[in-house]
Amino acid sequence: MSFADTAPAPARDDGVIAVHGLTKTFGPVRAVDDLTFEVRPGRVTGFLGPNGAGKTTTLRALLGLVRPTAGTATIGGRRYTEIPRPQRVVGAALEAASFHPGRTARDHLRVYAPQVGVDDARCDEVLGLVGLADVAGRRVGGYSLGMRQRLGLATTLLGDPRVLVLDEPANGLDPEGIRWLRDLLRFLAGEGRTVLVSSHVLSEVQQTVDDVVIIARGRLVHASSLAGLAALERTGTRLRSPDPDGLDRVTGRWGAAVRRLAPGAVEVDGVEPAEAGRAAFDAGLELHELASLSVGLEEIFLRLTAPPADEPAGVRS
Ligand SMILES: Nc1ncnc2c1ncn2[C@@H]1O[C@H](COP(=O)(O)OP(=O)(O)OP(=O)(O)O)[C@@H](O)[C@H]1O
Repeated sequence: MSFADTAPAPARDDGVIAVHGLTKTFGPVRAVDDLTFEVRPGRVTGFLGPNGAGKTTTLRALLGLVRPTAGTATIGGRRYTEIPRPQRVVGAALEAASFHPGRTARDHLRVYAPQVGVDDARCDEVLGLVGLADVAGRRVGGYSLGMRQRLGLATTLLGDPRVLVLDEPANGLDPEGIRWLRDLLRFLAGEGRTVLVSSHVLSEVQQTVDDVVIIARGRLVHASSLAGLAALERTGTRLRSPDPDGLDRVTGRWGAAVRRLAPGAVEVDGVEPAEAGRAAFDAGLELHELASLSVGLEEIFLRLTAPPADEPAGVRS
């Protein structure tokens, strides 16, 4: 037997989140079903799925808050509960944090600081990082939702963690707040941190994420770079004409991109309806149908996560 066979698995400190065969049932409900994926450092990863897909349950399992029925969820090769001083490794915000309304933002952080093992100077540092330095002395009770989200993030950043796990952080933010969040998350990933952000709306995180992990009904339906998901996008047009020969002449220019459905009916890949309509118009061709077959990113997301045709939306066991 070689040394490699007998050596214990090295404790990795690479900030990789690894979910392997994760399953969690609540009575008859399979909230997470044999889920496997990895999240890499230095990138922002969107953890996406419709309401009830199992995102929060997965994140709770990752943070040691629920016990998996089967499988593992680890950070740097270790379960959360096995990580010494986990707040120095993982910053997590699972639901909208509640703050004592009478406390200032600075005091809120100073209450947490000893638990995390950082000093007051670090509190001011993270308040600056999230843009709250000027209002750090104001009572949180008077904060807007966006300011509370920033304070929530400041709390997760307190221990300078190399892994960030944020559940729906864009919830309740206005467009300016979303832009701010995007810049901050990209900055943090740029420093080499692992950033996992859940959302049930692709468009909310589309401009933020490098990678996507998409789940539905507790199962993985897609994992790739954002570019990999975008590669599934397509444009196309269906044309129908009472003049099949004329239609063939007009669409012949698009060669192999043309699929003939029937005499006088074709679909053309990679050509927008405007271009196809213009070509028909220029040729004096009568059209009875000019329909878009284009599928955008949001539509792809909806198709990937749609319930099977025989299952009404929202019903699952
Ligand atoms: N503690 C629990 N007891 C019973 N069922 C639960 C529990 N937690 C989650 N579930 C169920 O598990 C499924 C997945 O829920 P989960 O909250 O993980 O989904 P989600 O993707 O985070 O949804 P949302 O975007 O709405 O937060 C749902 O059907 C939910 O009702």
